[in-house]
Amino acid sequence: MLSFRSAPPLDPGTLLFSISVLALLMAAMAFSSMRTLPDLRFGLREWGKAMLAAGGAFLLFFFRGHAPWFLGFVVANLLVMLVPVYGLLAHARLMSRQVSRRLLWGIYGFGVSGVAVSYGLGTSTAVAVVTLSSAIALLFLATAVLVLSHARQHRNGAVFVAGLVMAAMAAGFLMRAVLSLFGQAEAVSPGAPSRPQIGVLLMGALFVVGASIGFFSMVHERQRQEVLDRARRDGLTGLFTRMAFMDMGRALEQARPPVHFAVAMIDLDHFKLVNDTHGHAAGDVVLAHVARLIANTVRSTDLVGRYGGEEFCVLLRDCSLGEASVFAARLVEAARHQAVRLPGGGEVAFTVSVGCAARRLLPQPEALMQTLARADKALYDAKHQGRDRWVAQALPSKT
Ligand SMILES: Nc1nc2c(ncn2[C@@H]2O[C@H](COP(=O)(O)OP(=O)(O)OP(=O)(O)O)[C@@H](O)[C@H]2O)c(=O)[nH]1
Repeated sequence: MLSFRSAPPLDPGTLLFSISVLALLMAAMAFSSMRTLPDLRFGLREWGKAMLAAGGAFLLFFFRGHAPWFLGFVVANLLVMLVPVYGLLAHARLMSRQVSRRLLWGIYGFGVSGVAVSYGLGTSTAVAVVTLSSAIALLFLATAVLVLSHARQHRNGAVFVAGLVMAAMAAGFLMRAVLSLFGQAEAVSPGAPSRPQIGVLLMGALFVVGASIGFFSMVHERQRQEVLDRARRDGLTGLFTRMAFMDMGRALEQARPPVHFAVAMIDLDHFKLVNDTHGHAAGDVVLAHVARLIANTVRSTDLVGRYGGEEFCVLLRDCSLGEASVFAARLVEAARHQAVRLPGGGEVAFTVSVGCAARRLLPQPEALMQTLARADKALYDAKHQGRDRWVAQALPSKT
């Protein structure tokens, strides 16, 4: 039979040393992962710093009593307080949230103020434990809220566990601050094998491993999304590639019950002339500008793609031919009144031609390719009628 009462006691020194090694390994993992996709770090650097600080702090706790008190107390606690600061920064960066650095470092300052007072005045460490623990609890709580909301949004089990670990850490440190107010909290030390002390150290180990696994899992998920998204986007304009546009369009085409949409084909007029007069690089600037103009003219639910060199396609959801015509007219008008500023100085005026068509649902829902072909025919008509205009299929030409 297993008996926890007669089991050998856990040794705080070994735990401190092990947590330190684990944290340093997690830091190494974070820093080395940064090198895989350098422009998609998503807070890995900050998480690496948090783990480095945790590793350093636990190592100094391990040497308490065998190294100067300044190292084991002041430096160790300055490092401990960095852990939740960089932890929160890492999660905020990963989730693209803004955190006030001034507020964060203000909380850091409050946390370590008790350490300075205890060390400077040579008083008991209780005041240090109160300020440190309450500041750490606050930061862990903020991180837990961020992580749990992310876990709920993305239904990720590992992240949910990481959020719970953060929340448990916040609760643990809050309890520690309260206990310390009543003079009941012990300082972390390799020579204090009490149950609360062992509990605190096990929680530390859980934090280092559990929160790191959750964090890495979130980073990998975001990197995967970002890489997938980049593969679907055109490098120059940031719009969907033709293939991605068609894939998403086909998904809509197959929706049941059938959905209504309109498509617009947009082509720059006499674009060859822009390239010939101002150079290919200037032509690229104009293309990127037109892409932005189109993206700003549609609704967020519409799809915009780069169909070919200087040709764009738009899928307007739940849109009639009349509404598509309003969109086309607005775009032609906006282009006519805009000039693109070139990086080397000078401006280029441009116009666009647009052809649009609405999906036919009767006698049976039309395939996307057919609607696009009709919009392309309308674009051809717009070009032949003199450009700088729009044509809606089945409606007379408009200028
Ligand atoms: N700068 C730049 N030019 C491109 C790109 N892709 C295609 N083009 C240019 O777009 C021009 C298209 O020329 P054409 O098909 O003759 O069409 P156009 O001059 O716009 O004339 P219309 O469409 O008939 O009004 C060519 O000069 C291509 O080199 C690109 O990515 N960057």
